[in-house]
Amino acid sequence: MSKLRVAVLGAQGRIGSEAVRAVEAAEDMELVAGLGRGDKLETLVEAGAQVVVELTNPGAVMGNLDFCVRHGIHAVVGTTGWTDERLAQLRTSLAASPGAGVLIAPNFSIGAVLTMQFAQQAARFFESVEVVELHHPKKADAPSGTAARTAQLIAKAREEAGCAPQPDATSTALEGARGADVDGVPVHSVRLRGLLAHQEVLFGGEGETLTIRHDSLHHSSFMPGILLGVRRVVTTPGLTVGLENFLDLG
Ligand SMILES: NC(=O)C1=CN([C@@H]2O[C@H](COP(=O)(O)OP(=O)(O)OC[C@H]3O[C@@H](n4cnc5c(N)ncnc54)[C@H](OP(=O)(O)O)[C@@H]3O)[C@@H](O)[C@H]2O)C=CC1
Ligand SMILES: O=C(O)C1=N[C@H](C(=O)O)C[C@H](O)C1
Repeated sequence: MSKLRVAVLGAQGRIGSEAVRAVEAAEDMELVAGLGRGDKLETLVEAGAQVVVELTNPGAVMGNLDFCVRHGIHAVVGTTGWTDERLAQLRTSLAASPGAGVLIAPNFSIGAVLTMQFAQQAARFFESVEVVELHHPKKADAPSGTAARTAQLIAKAREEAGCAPQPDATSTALEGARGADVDGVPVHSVRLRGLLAHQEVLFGGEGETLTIRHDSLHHSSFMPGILLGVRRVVTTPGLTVGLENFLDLG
């Protein structure tokens, strides 16, 4: 069987360099290009890349994906910074290139994906919920893509269940003290030397609390998800948001 021809964008970055090693070690894949800032995207076409793993930054990702989709190259995207407007723009370019598939995964680690699933399940049973994400201090964006997605999923589940707004008597606060408001869910961001990527979802009800915590201790936690995404995106045209769609969770 022929190997999947894979390229990595952001190949010298923290997660990109780990992804390069993971693709090189995968028996069913061949790394055909590893590009960094300033490298020409045409290299992807010249190298015959079938799938691009996009791990750059929010300022670069849209241009990179536009190029890939226009050239019929599938993409597995870990880069953060997604908004409804950006997703709509991507759907428009995919509509003009119907064979291409794009997976956007706010988090590639199985534990983080399950955290989001469990949080969605728990959401309707508790009056209060807040998200705390904790990351290394070199992270550019806040809140993390994972925390934003978690809060959105919780908010949707609460809305579908007809939950009342959360109780909160705060009448005066320093700016930022109550976190960022993501669809009505407070999200707090910590940046601390020594950490990698961590998240707690705190639920509160009458006389009880539930905390769901996930810790990524090494970038290797993201690699099985990236490789799964590469294998599945080639047969999944259009836009898929969330690795859970490829995990057969039932
Ligand atoms: N979904 C997930 O599971 C995960 C997602 N991420 C996300 O991945 C992204 C990258 O994170 P991280 O590796 O920590 O960041 P880094 O800054 O370490 O890596 C990003 C790399 O991309 C390069 N780059 C910048 N612009 C371009 C471009 N136009 N084309 C090609 N390469 C470019 C950067 O080069 P230079 O240094 O010169 O700017 C850098 O080497 C972030 O958005 C992060 O949130 C991270 C971990 C897991
Ligand atoms: O920048 C990171 O490191 C990470 N980014 C992603 C995010 O913003 O959610 C995924 C993970 O948290 C690591």
